[in-house]
Amino acid sequence: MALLDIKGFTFSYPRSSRPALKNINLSVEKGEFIGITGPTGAGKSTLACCLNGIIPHFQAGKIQGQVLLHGKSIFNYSPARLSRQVGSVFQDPEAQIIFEEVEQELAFGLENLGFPPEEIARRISGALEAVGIAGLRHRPTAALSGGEKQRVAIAAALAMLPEILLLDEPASELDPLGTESIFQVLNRLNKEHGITIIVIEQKTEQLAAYAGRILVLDGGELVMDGEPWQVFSRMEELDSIGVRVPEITRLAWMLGGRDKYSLPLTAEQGRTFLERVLRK
Ligand SMILES: Nc1ncnc2c1ncn2[C@@H]1O[C@H](COP(=O)(O)OP(=O)(O)OP(=O)(O)O)[C@@H](O)[C@H]1O
Repeated sequence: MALLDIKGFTFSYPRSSRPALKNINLSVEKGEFIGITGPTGAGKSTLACCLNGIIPHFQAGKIQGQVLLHGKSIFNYSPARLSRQVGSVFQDPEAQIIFEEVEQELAFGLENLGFPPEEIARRISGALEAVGIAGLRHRPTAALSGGEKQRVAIAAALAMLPEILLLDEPASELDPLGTESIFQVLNRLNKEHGITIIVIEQKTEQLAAYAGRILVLDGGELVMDGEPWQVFSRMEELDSIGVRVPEITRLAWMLGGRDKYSLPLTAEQGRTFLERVLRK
């Protein structure tokens, strides 16, 4: 059984004449690293809200089809139960952090769920270490950089030991170095801790480098679903819907790179590709 199964799912916001998501069919296996991209208004955040229970628990609308987690409708999970299975991280780290100290920020959700103090302390240590910020445990949150705040937000979600980490443009407020470091954290959580990652991102360089599978939404429909090289080799379609193709991939395509083995997705792969082309 798939970890997540979305079957014929259509969602319309109240008073909206057209659905924000149309007939989405999608299976997610445990341990996948999935990137979701698409132009503005494509339905990416709406899909995220369907996976973490914001829809329908906090946002009403017209729903058809099903979202199943371990074969059970996500709408039958309580918000508290769901928050333990699907950890969410949003765009703006400022809006997610409410406490004065990093440790308090991580403790809050765990205290609410009634965990004993030793378990809370253990989980906080584990989560901070996993995202590489053990040294920030007693820092005031106001003194952190944007990238550090976003790592705190990821650690807070992680402290609940979720199976799925769902991130909605976690790097949109970050500079290139901050963006790269967040994706390295996600990569480690996926590879070393087996956490299923679903990340919405417009910065396709990072998706190309780290995701194992990319979904493209357009106008509420799932229009592409494949490995990064498969998706990014559909360059003309991506251009027409307004999804950026990584520059190195575009250049290599123009020079004849066409398949899984020849189409580079990262700068390093690009260097190898160009060396080979120049040698010829
Ligand atoms: N609360 C809401 N009420 C009514 N319509 C909404 C609401 N939120 C989003 N929409 C509409 O649903 C559609 C999908 O929006 P959504 O925010 O999911 O897209 P997105 O792909 O995440 O866009 P962006 O990249 O700009 O965040 C859009 O047409 C949007 O205007």
